Amino acid sequence: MSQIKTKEKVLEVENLRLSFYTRRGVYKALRGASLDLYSGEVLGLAGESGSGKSTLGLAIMGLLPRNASLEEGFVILDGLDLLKTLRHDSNQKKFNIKKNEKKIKRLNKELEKVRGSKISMVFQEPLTALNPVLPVGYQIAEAVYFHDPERLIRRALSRNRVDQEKLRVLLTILKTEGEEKFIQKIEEMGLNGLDEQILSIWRRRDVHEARKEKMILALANVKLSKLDEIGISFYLSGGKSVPIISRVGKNALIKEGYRLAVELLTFLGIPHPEKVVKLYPHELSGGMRQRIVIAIALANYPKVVIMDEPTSALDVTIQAQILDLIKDLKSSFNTSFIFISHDLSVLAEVSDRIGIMYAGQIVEIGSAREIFLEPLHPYTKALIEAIPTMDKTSLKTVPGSVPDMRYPPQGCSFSPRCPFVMDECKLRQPDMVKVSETHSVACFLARKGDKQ
Ligand SMILES: Nc1ncnc2c1ncn2[C@@H]1O[C@H](COP(=O)(O)OP(=O)(O)OP(=O)(O)O)[C@@H](O)[C@H]1O
Repeated sequence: MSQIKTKEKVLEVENLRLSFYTRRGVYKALRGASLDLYSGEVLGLAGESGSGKSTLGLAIMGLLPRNASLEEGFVILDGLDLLKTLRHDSNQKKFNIKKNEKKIKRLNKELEKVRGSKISMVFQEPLTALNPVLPVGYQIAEAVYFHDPERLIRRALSRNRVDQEKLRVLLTILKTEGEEKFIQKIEEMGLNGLDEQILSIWRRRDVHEARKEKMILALANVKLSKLDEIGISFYLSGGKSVPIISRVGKNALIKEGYRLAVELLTFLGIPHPEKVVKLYPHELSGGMRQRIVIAIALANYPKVVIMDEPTSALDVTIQAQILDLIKDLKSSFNTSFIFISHDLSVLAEVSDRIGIMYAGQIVEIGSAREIFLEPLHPYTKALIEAIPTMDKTSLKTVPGSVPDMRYPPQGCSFSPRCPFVMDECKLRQPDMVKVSETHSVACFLARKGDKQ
């Protein structure tokens, strides 16, 4: 929570309007969805099935099918206008699937280097996200090789250059002066790339300090083979275009990527990571696979990770472990998460803030505390009442059903189901009203500064 206070905005989603064109009609899946995401926070997104949560996540990533048309709005990630290519050209009146397909292809090309490095996504079913014919360690290594081969080179060369004496100096600084001074010293010594390797051991909670020191000192013994050294030096001297040389270079870097994968899996609490990296997806359990997908998503330290129902396919104990892991991750990596779930009780576990989606819009957003203890939108209240608890004798549901998104209701989209509906609600849509510094709601019953 402390990170929210610094309020560095990493992602801005403004008024996204997106429709799917189908033979059966035009589904207006996003109807002006907006949100901000701050560094190091988890923003939960809740809402019934069909409210547009996944579409919003996918639209932020620019992962859209050819029948999806972005009509308005933008997504700014770390200063980059991600969907610029897709924005409607005002001369084009009718949706044209061929032209749209071309735009989406162009967008995919543009975002190739952004996805997986600055922003990544974790889906419900990890098997579909993993390649069945490659060991999982290779898949993590390749994610880093694709986006940041220089990082792998730095790691490998720094270990080649360091000896035990230098490692002892670094260890002393780490122990007596802390991580910041340690990183400064690494830079002074020209050993960049060694910092993450040492810190990944130093931050482990499962081993005793004396053993950690031994492991750190042992880094000096892990040198590159002559062949790998040649491969990397050719790679550095621009031999990438010569196939045989680039192959030797890539092999050396993928080997380094495997070391990084072991570090990541250790951090993610996977036992025997050295063995696991060599396994294929089908050899792992669902919970393990999901951790591998999370490792791939985090491997390049992205600014934002979107998780779409990441625990829904897992049983409750594994689900609890993954939720604990996410809580740990946001403080260890300075990453922000959007966590999508239809299950508010899951969101209560991990979220700093929660946004409630209904019919393609965010209708209420606030701190987790505000959403659960002081909900204002009748829809939010109904969702909270519908959470099953031990003392409830019968299961409550939100009365009525989500609107057909081809014909969303006029005025407030929740008005046909709302117990407090007024004439005004049927005529126009309520604007988002800020009721406190962190809490906003789109309902005519709420007035600006209500809670201040
Ligand atoms: N490729 C598509 N083509 C046509 N309509 C689509 C497509 N994808 C989503 N939709 C429609 O967009 C609306 C929002 O769907 P979306 O999957 O984003 O909702 P959701 O809140 O994530 O639901 P769930 O929890 O079931 O995944 C729905 O009306 C859905 O039918």
